[in-house]
Parts: sequence; C-alpha cells; structure tokens
Amino acid sequence: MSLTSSLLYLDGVTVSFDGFKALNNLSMVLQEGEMRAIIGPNGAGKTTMMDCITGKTRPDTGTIYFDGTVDLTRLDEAAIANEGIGRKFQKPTVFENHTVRTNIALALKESRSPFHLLVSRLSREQNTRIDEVLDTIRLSHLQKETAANLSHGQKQWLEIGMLLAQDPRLLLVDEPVAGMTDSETAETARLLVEIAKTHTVIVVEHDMAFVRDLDVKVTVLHEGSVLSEGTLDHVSADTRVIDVYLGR
Ligand SMILES: Nc1ncnc2c1ncn2[C@@H]1O[C@H](COP(=O)(O)OP(=O)(O)OP(=O)(O)O)[C@@H](O)[C@H]1O
Repeated sequence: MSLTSSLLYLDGVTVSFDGFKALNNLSMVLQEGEMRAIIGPNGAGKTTMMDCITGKTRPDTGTIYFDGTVDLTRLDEAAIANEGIGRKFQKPTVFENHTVRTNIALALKESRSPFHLLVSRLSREQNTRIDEVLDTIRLSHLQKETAANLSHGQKQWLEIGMLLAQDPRLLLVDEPVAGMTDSETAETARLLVEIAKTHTVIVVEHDMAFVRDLDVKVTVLHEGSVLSEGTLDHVSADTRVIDVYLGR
C-alpha cells in the first residue's frame, strides 16, 4: 500500500511516559473516505494515538503522515487543525448560552467571534451550510433552542455538527455514545455512517452494539500496538482479542 494513497499513515509510532510505552511501535493506515472504529481495553493507547495525530503528544519515534506528504510529527496542534483534522472529545463543549444554530455559526471556518457574527451577516452559502449541518445532526427542529437545554446526546450531536462546520477532511471522534440512551446511540451510528459518506472518520468506542451498527473495519489496540484488525466478526473471533478484551 503506497504512502500517498492513504489519508493517514502511522508507522512505528512509540510514546513513552516515564519508561512506560503507551504506544509501542504502532502502525496503521487509513484510506481517504474510510471510517474506522478503534477498540481495546482501558489503557490500550487509544487516546494517546489520537493525541499523536492531533499534535497534543509528540511521539518519541515513528512517522505520521497526513495526505501522503504532511508530516504531522513536525506540526503543532493549531497547524494540524488547519490541515483539516478535527477532534471531538468525549465531553461535549458547546457554548451553553447560545442557540443551537449560533453554535454551528460560530464553528464555521470564517467565523471568529460572537461579535463578528453580530456585525457581519452570514452569506447565503453560510446559512445553507448551517442548514445542511443541522439536518445531518438531527437538530433542525431545535435550532432556536439554547444549547444548555439539550439532552446529553443532543449536545454530542451539536458538537459533531460544530466539527462538521469546519469542514475537516479527517474527523476523530472519542467515545461519542458514552452516556447516551439506546435510541440516541442507534441514531448516532446512523449519523456517523451518513457523515462518513463524505468524510474520513476515526471513532473510538467501547460500546460493541454501536460498533456493530457502524459496520466498518475495526482496529483492536492492546498495550500500545495493533492486536487485530478486520470486520467486527473477524476480530471478535480472534482468541487474543477475546483474552484481553471482549471475553472479560
Ligand atoms: N500523560 C501521561 N503520563 C503518564 N502516563 C500516561 C499519560 N497519558 C497516558 N498514560 C498512560 O498510557 C496508557 C495508555 O493510555 P490511553 O489513555 O491512551 O489509553 P486508552 O486506550 O485511551 O484508555 P481508555 O479506554 O481508558 O480511555 C495508560 O496506561 C495511561 O495510564
């Protein structure tokens, strides 16, 4: 597989904290347009991997290439975000006092501040884009609602929408369904499948019913490297995966 045909390419990535290897020679390739689920036991290195991709943590060794040519290990967090890599953390961080629609408007690439929004009207294209995002995240009917009044699940969707408004090429989504109801969880899978039609996505999750609904290739991390990779059925039948994770 050539380096340039992949959107994200990690090779031999190692990260040590006081001699302990949170990532140990991790290699993984993601094609443009692919959605990938990352699973694995607590401490497997999932968050550290995301931290390395977004520039929060710098690997001791190894390479991470974005879009074939951009060496992410040489860029800081802001530069990596500018390259088109967006991340949604587990805890939603929406602007509670603003409406759902304003939250999306504030997240638009061109938008800078609430003040900027007040003094300069949004273009028709921007409003159309906001409408599209609201539709994707199932919140059109609540666009005038104050974000503080949303359910936990709806806040997660709003934050995914804020990520989409920035039009990233790669979305990193960390445990999106933690704390959601079953129906919100099922809806989130549908929402991400829809988003993945036009974006490359990495989803970290522990919820196996949700991962099954995504119906994508799964990478199992364990002790900082890839233990198994393939369909959920394939990795679920892997005795090493059962031993360290699924069988417990
Ligand atoms: N800043 C740090 N300093 C020291 N150790 C760390 C640091 N960050 C992570 N670790 C350790 O590295 C290992 C991998 O952690 P990481 O958070 O990446 O795992 P994870 O797969 O995301 O786990 P979880 O499913 O619990 O979120 C853990 O043992 C953790 O304690």
